[in-house]
Amino acid sequence: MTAPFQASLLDSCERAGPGPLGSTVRRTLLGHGAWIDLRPGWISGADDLFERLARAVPWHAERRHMYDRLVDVPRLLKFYDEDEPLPDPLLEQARDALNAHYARELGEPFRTAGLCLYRDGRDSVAWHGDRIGRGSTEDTMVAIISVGAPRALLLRPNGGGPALRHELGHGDLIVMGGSCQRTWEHAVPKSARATGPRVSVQFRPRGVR
Ligand SMILES: O=C(O)CCC(=O)C(=O)O
Ligand SMILES: [Fe+2]
Repeated sequence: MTAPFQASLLDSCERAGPGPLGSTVRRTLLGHGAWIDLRPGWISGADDLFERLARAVPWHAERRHMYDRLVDVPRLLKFYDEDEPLPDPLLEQARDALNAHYARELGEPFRTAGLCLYRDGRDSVAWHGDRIGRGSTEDTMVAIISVGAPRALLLRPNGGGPALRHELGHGDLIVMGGSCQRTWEHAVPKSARATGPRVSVQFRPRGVR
């Protein structure tokens, strides 16, 4: 029996949706005022959620200017602004649960959801901080749910240094907080190994990208 099949069997015994947060969340201080919270396996029914999102979200490819060329963004995208309904009720539940847990510390709600589909190991996101909006000047939070096959999310201090690596998939939650978007960078590197598809859902406050 393969590991993903076992995971979905286990999943189907529990009610689909976000589990508790509270004391199940593990915080790591990164230095420079940045921190991450990790909550492995937060979403029950994550494999089913992956299938629904992969099928139902109107994914699109983007091209961006790089120096003097237009290049393909190596992943598919869909951004849900604050007034757009999310593509699955489970994502609404997850956002509500994140808001209940983080609102006091964050001082405002998570409002938008950016979705990325990494089709295989060739899809990736380069080193960056989410620095549009308050991410460049103020502390904020970006909460990411990962479903589907795990991919490595790397974090390193701005400008380089040893990277921290977390393999995220199958319903894991990571929250980047404090100064993380302006004093650290994150990336999902390409993988040479055979890798199944992964969807990430990034919840952000208004104006942060
Ligand atoms: O896929 C991820 O977990 C990270 C995506 C990301 O960093 C972004 O879209 O800003
Ligand atoms: Fe990002």
